[in-house]
Amino acid sequence: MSVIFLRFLRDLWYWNTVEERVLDFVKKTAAEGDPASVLDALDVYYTDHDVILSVAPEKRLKIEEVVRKAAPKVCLEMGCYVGVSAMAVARHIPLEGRLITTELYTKTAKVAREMIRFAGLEQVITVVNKRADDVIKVLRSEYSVDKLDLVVLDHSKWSYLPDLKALEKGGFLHKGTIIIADDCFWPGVPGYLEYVENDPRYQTERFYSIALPGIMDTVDAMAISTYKGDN
Ligand SMILES: C[S@@+](CC[C@H](N)C(=O)[O-])C[C@H]1O[C@@H](n2cnc3c(N)ncnc32)[C@H](O)[C@@H]1O
Repeated sequence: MSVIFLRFLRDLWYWNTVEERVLDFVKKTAAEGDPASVLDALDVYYTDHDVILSVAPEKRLKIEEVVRKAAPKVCLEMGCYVGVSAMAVARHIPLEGRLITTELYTKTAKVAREMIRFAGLEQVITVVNKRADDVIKVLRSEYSVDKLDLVVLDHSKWSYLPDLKALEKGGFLHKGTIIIADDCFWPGVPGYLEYVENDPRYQTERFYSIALPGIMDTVDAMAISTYKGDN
């Protein structure tokens, strides 16, 4: 039986989705308006309760470290889910900064918006309920984005490379744009990794951690790349 079918049965049993259960847990255990408390509660859920698709706690802390150092103002994420990486980014970007995050599924986007509102980050994060590539097409016209300082890739694995190339083609990258890509080893994005590690326009480092802590020991890596420009 596939994992998706098992998840469907479990959601039917509980009469809600795992994402809705995560939101309930956060509302019961975290302090409203406090992103750190919300993220801590999500770490507890991740570690002690149920498998969720969010970035694992160790990776979340690495994302926060990168964002604190780089202080990006204009940020785009592909793959919002319940908003863990989005909130990890948003709590460290400068006051005038903003993050647009894309989520394919309407029900999940609704949970993410409520999670982000509860954390008090709704002024910083815009959740767009669309496919990432459709959002890239209208980044300039609908979201007034000219250049991106930070990009987070955490959506469908086969979309990483085409979506990065669409950002290049659209002229959205500048010297110093940081691109963080999750799940590079597991489930894995070999084509993407090969591209950012071999194209001289990118300087890439890997951050290794366990893919699903407490469930399996498989090693995963986030790729953290800096765009160096065309010359
Ligand atoms: C691994 S989860 C993201 C986890 C999230 N970054 C977090 O830390 O909470 C991937 C999410 O990407 C969404 N997704 C998949 N393909 C997408 C696409 N092409 N555009 C936008 N969202 C997509 C899925 O619905 C799912 O919610």
